Formats: sequence, structure tokens, C-alpha cells
Amino acid sequence: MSRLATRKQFQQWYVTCKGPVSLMRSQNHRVLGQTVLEASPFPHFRLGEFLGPRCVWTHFRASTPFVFYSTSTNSKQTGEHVRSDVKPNDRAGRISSDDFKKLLQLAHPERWKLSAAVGFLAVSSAVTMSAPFFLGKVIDTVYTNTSADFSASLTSLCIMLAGVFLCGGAANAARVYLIQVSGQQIVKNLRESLFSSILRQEVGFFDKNRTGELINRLSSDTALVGRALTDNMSDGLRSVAQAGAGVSMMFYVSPSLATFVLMIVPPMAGLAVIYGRYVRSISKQTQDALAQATQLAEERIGNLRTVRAFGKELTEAQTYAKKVEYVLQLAKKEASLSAGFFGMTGLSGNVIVLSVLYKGGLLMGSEQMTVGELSSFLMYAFWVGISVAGMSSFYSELMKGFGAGARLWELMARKPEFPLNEGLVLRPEQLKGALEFNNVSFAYPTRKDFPIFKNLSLSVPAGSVMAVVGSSGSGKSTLVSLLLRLYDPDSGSVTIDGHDIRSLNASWLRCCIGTVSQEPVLFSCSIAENIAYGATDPKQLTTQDIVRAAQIANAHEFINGFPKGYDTVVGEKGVLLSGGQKQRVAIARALLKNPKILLLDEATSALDAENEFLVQEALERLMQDRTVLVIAHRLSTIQNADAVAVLDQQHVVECGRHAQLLNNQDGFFRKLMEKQAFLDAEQKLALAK
Ligand SMILES: Nc1ncnc2c1ncn2[C@@H]1O[C@H](COP(=O)(O)OP(=O)(O)OP(=O)(O)O)[C@@H](O)[C@H]1O
Repeated sequence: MSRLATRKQFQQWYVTCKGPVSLMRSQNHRVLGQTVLEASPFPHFRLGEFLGPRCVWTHFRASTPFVFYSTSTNSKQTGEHVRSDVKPNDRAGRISSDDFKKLLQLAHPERWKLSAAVGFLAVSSAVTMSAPFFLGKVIDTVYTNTSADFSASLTSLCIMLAGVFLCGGAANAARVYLIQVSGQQIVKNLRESLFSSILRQEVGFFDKNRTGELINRLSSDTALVGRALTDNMSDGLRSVAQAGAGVSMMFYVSPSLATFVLMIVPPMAGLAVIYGRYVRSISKQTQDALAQATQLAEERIGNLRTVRAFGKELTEAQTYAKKVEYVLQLAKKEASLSAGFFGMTGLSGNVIVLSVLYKGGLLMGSEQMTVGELSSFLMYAFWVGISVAGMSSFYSELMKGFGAGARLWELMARKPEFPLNEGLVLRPEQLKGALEFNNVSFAYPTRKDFPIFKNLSLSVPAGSVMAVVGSSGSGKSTLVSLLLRLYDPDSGSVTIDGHDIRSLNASWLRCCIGTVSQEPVLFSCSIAENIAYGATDPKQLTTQDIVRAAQIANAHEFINGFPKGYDTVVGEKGVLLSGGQKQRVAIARALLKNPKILLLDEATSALDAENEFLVQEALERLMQDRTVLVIAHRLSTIQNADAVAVLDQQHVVECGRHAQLLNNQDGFFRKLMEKQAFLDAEQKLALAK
């Protein structure tokens, strides 16, 4: 979470957006105020005008795409019309000593390889920079051709030079190898710790952050940091060393020609740098636009079934076409600017060479320079030009690395709101499974102004089955999330056998609770692997264990019906299985977990009669001897439960046995059942027709 400490920093952040926006100020997750801007300041306004100086965390919601940019740092953030957490990176473009330290720490385990690489770099650069001098000597030897043993001295000079070049080549190869291996090692370490840091975060974090953005940090930001530390650092060092050595050698070979060159090069190089920066900013815009198009494509392809079901292929294709058209326009602009840039740099390079030849020719005419010296000088000028160009790209790549690094440190340092593996672990015989919600009030972190529960209390005795009913959106699934401690209540407590779950070890707690949801998610691997996922230690499992679980879950037969049996791969999210089959695999998975507490979310979508029977039978077997909280949609589940809790108006309005609740003529449950019965009758009528 980045802190926007002073008003001055705020003042420099601007927003462009065509539609209404709302800005929310909060501190320590408490909303301090909200400003809704309907239309007046658009399309361009300054954040500082609307937000106070002590605002440390700002939520921004807009109805159309928006862009944030800072005039002070020239950095920018874009977004779609969905909500976004604004974290302007005021440090963009500036390197703090802390950032530098962190980068160095990252390189520390690879210090020996990197030091060796720097040694090889020194050797290869020395060879590269001595080459023009000795080549000049060769040219002079050939040109003057006066001595009697001309052939012998030329041969020995060339053999010596070939040996030196061979050493230079070998040193360069060793440098490249060591740098690349260390870079990959650093990226690997970074990815490992970032991935485990992401997995440790609480579920609320994933409500606020987009998956695509996190994946991007994992794949490209880590690669950028690795490259900045290794390839860029090595290329940068080489450029600096070669530019320094080149300029010195130019002065050594001909001080007057070197002074002349240094008078014309800096202004031209300055112009090229300014122009290059402009080209880079356009290129950044193209990248941003491309990222938006890719994001759209990713989401629509990932949810192709929904697109198809709504017949939106054409609309989506047109939306995508508009986005890529925008990318094309920017790319054309970039192309013409780049064309100008490269044309100009090529021309200026030739102008410099021409000037050196002209001035060098004059010096040769007055016998102040030999042909070999002029050749050496030209080669040094060429190397200096290449090294200076390398230094400018080194700087921009290093900045990119620092920017990516800052985003990674932030994520890696983030402490999850609930630690995963701390707290009390009960002994197996201590765990009975009695559940209790005591005066629980709760609102989701992303919607603090929309309470889901107010002083809700509910008690589920150990070993009993509690059915939870209520209209859609009344908070049934939220009860399950609180029990799994995916979120913490704002007030009140949730207890298991009298222990507040906040005091229990969260990993252990989740091992004691089995869940089967309406739409179970399977992973894209084999059926056997999906079932084994439920076991605490899958390595201890035998094939018989998996088959037995599948048999109890009524899944064995259909699995055996597949040509590859238990090795059948189920596709992304289990898309290659039917709804009923997925549920039975999920039940087998839960059976292997053998939990004391079971949280079930019955499927609302009707299965065919046979599947319904098989799933129901499997569920009944799974429920035996456990405390069960079931979000019930079937009358039979409600009738067979030990108690039924009815959720409405943010709390439990009724709780008791099915028959008892039905007897209450004005009760919410009775009305719900009447409505349900009415719906059922209508469904039967529709089927009969
Ligand atoms: N991650 C979330 N962030 C913010 N709000 C949420 C989140 N998940 C659910 N909600 C909101 O919380 C409320 C209760 O949702 P919940 O899923 O618990 O209801 P439900 O009774 O299970 O509904 P249904 O029967 O339709 O599945 C809804 O208004 C929903 O929009």
C-alpha cells in the first residue's frame, strides 16, 4: 500500500476520464469520506483539489476508462471502467538507496559468479579497446612496407593479435554465460518468493487486485528485475568502460582531432537523447494500449462459453478491432518518429565520420598523423558512439528494472491480514466440531458501506446438520467464508468448540473443514490427481484409497467408463466433465480429506434424476458423523436437517426444525417454502406442457 504523504505529491497527480467518478478516502480500512464528481471537472482534473492532505489510501471508481498521470515524474497509470485502487508511484524515475540495497541483496547469492563475470568483462573490454590501436599499427606496417623483414614482422604481429582476440572472445563468452545463468537464478528466486507471498495473502486481497496484474508481476516484472541486475548491469559497465577507454585512446592517438570531435558530438548526442526520450514515451503508450487489447482478448477467450451463449462474438470482435486499431494508430505514429530518429542518428553518425575524415585528412596532409593513426582513431570513435548509445539504453532499462522492483518489493513485503500458519492447533480428540456465530457483524472489505450481517448469532451443535436457507444475496455463502476464515468479522466472533477461530492456526483450521460448492472447481490435471488433492499428504495415498473415495462418491463407474479411466484429464476448471460428474469428483476429494466439519453448498441448477440421486446419495455418505452446515436448495435436505436457520435482513430470523418453522403462519420460512412450492408447481406444469 503506497502512502501519499504530502499534499504536494497529491497536487501533481491528474486524472483524465470522460465519465462520472467517485473518490473515496480511507485510513486503516476506515472510510473517511467520499466525493462523487458527476461531470464538471472533466475531462481533466487534479486529485489534490478533491482529496485532503492526510489521505493515505484512495479508492477510485469511474464509469469510463481513465488515465492517471503525474506531471512531476512523467509517469502514468491507465485503467478500465472498473474500480481500481490508486497507488500513484511518486517515486517513479527516482532511485532510493533502499531500492538499491534491495537490488544488491537480491544479487548477493550470485556474487561469485557475478564477480567472475566482471573480471571477464574487464579482459574482453581491454581486448576490444586495444584492437583499434594494434590494427592501426598493422596498417602502418603494411603502408610503409620499407623494412627488409616486412613479411616476418607482419606475420608475428598478426599471430600475436589473433591470440589476443581469441582470449577476448573466450572472456566474452564466459561473461555472457555467467551473467545469463546468474540472471536466471535471480529470476527463479524472485518468482518463488513472490508466488508464495501471493498465495499467503488473504482472500480480500484478491477481491481488490486483478489476477492478470499479479501474473504480470510474476512473469514480466521479475524478468525485468533479473535483467536489470545482470545483462543491463554488465552491458552498462562495459559501455562506461569502453566509452572512457575510447575517449582516452582518441586523445592518445591525436589530441587535436579528439578535441575537434568532442566539440561536434555532444550537441548531436544531446539532440538524439531528447528525441529518443520522446520516441520512448510514444512506445510506452503503444504498450499500454496493447496491454488493454490483450486483457480484453484474454478475458473473452477465457469466457468463450458466456460470449457464445449471448451471441456476442461479433460485438466482441468489433470491440477488440477498435482497441487494436488504436494500437495501430499509435504504432504508426511511433513508426514515423522512429524512422526520423534512426534516419537522423544514421545521418549524424555519417556526418561525424565525414568530419573526422576531413579534419584527419588535413592532419595527414601536414604529416601530423599517419594513415594507421587515422584508422585507429575512426575505430575508437565508432566504439565510443556504440558505447554512448549503450549507456543511454542501459539507463532506461535500469529505470524499468527499478520500477518493476519497487512493485515487487511492495508485494513481497505485504503481510497478509491473517497469518497462515500461526495460532492454536487442537489435538484430534479435542476437536468435536461445535460451531457458533456470536453477534457477528460483517461487511466485505471492498464494500465497507454495505453490511452483510448485523449481530448475527447461530449455533450448530457438534455432529448435527444445520440447513441454511434465505433469499439470494442474504449471505448464505458469506457464512461459509467466515467459517473458513477467508474474512474476519468486523465485530463479534466465530468459534469452534468454544475457540475463537482468530486464535486458531488458519491452515490447520482449513484442514479440519471440508467444502463442496455449487460449482466445484477442478484443476486441469487427471481425475486421480484431482481426488488426491483433498488428502493432507497425497504422497501417502495409494490408488486403492482414491478408488475407494470415488466408489463412496458414486464416481467410480463413470470414471471407469472413460478410455483413460482415472488418468482422464478434466480440462480447465473441469470443463470436460458434466456438472453432476464434477460434483461427485469434488465429493470424493472431500472424503479423502476426512474433515470433522463439512460446509456444503447444494447445486441450484437441476441435475437429471439419475445424477441427482447419485449426487444426493454421495453427499449423504459424506455427511455421516460430521458437523454439517449446508446451504440448502432441496426440500429433502431441509426436511432431514437437525435444524434450519433462516437468513434475512442481515441476521438469522428463524431457527428450528422444518416442521416447527412451517407451523409459524407468519414466519419468513413458511413464506419462502410457499413461494418455493409455488415455483415447483409452475415448473411441473411447464414440464407437463
Ligand atoms: N467478495 C465479495 N466482495 C463484496 N461483496 C460480496 C462478495 N461476495 C459476495 N458479496 C455480496 O455479499 C452479499 C451476500 O452474498 P452471498 O454470496 O453470501 O449470498 P447468498 O445468500 O449465498 O446468495 P446466493 O443464494 O445467490 O448464492 C451479496 O450482496 C453479494 O453481492
